[in-house]
Amino acid sequence: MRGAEVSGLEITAAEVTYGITTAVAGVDLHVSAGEVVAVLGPSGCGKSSLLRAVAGLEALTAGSVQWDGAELAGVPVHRRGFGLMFQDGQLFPHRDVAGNVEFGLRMARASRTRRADRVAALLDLVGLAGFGSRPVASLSGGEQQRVALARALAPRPRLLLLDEPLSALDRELRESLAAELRRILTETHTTALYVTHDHDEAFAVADRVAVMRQAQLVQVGTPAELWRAPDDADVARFLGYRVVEHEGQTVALGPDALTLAPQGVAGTVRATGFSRGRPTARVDVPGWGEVTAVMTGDLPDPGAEVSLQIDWRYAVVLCGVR
Ligand SMILES: Nc1ncnc2c1ncn2[C@@H]1O[C@H](COP(=O)(O)OP(=O)(O)OP(=O)(O)O)[C@@H](O)[C@H]1O
Repeated sequence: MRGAEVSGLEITAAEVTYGITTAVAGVDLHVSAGEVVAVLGPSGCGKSSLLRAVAGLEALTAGSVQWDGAELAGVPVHRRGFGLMFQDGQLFPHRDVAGNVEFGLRMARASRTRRADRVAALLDLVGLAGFGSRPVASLSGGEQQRVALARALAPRPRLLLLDEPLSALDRELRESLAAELRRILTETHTTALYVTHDHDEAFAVADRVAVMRQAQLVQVGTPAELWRAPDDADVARFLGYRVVEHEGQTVALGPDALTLAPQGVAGTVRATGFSRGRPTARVDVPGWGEVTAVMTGDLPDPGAEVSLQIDWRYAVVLCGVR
């Protein structure tokens, strides 16, 4: 589908430059109505610049951004009908929680009761029922981001743009809030573009993930597709694989791919410990460096010579290796 029939967001050959820096180059991406797409990439790869260009905060130097087939060049930020949410929720400190959420409502002419009902429904949606009269300064970081989300959703934006919305929170909170964000976006049928450098977060939130590297999108797919077949070693590493050479092939090892076995790749145990609740051993394998193996039986002693086996359910042979 191309041109006027395309619904949702269509980014075509987008380019953003700052002086001699090319932050975004030749990016094509479609986000269908109701879909959540994450742009995942390391710091400095250009993902914020892409998001800001979609928002209208940054001008494209080439290419186009369209919504439902209509070109957005020249349409100012506040006329695009898009919502924005950033790492720091940028709440108004002098307003209480309800006042912050109400600010997002585009129903100035609605009765006070109707507005209050909508604010209450939004607070309920983000798990903050009853928090309306709390000063925002009294909230935890996670609660503040929930308020920011409620405020961003209040005007029912046709597209929600989220730039690292959970990055300021600790890992545990990030994981639970990421899952909740997905629930909220799905429940409200919100179309969203979500920028993050954290692959777990991208996989938890998005229907599809667009991996970005050095200003370009290098692979786009569902979390399962990306995990099953990363295009190259760089993408694999970025998704959390360990990439090694094994029997003439380049192999991406997932976190659960190595186990101790009577036969296999030889290595020396350096240390043992626990990772995500499972016993593990750090094993030094010549040519690979230190890798982590998941243990089932007794923990070996440091210095022990062991063999490792690859569980191919959790490992991938890479083809287009760079
Ligand atoms: N206003 C600006 N002026 C000049 N260069 C900029 C500007 N904003 C971003 N850049 C540069 O553009 C490139 C992409 O930056 P961008 O912030 O889009 O990346 P990012 O992937 O979002 O990184 P981060 O996660 O660290 O914010 C970087 O090299 C950055 O230094």
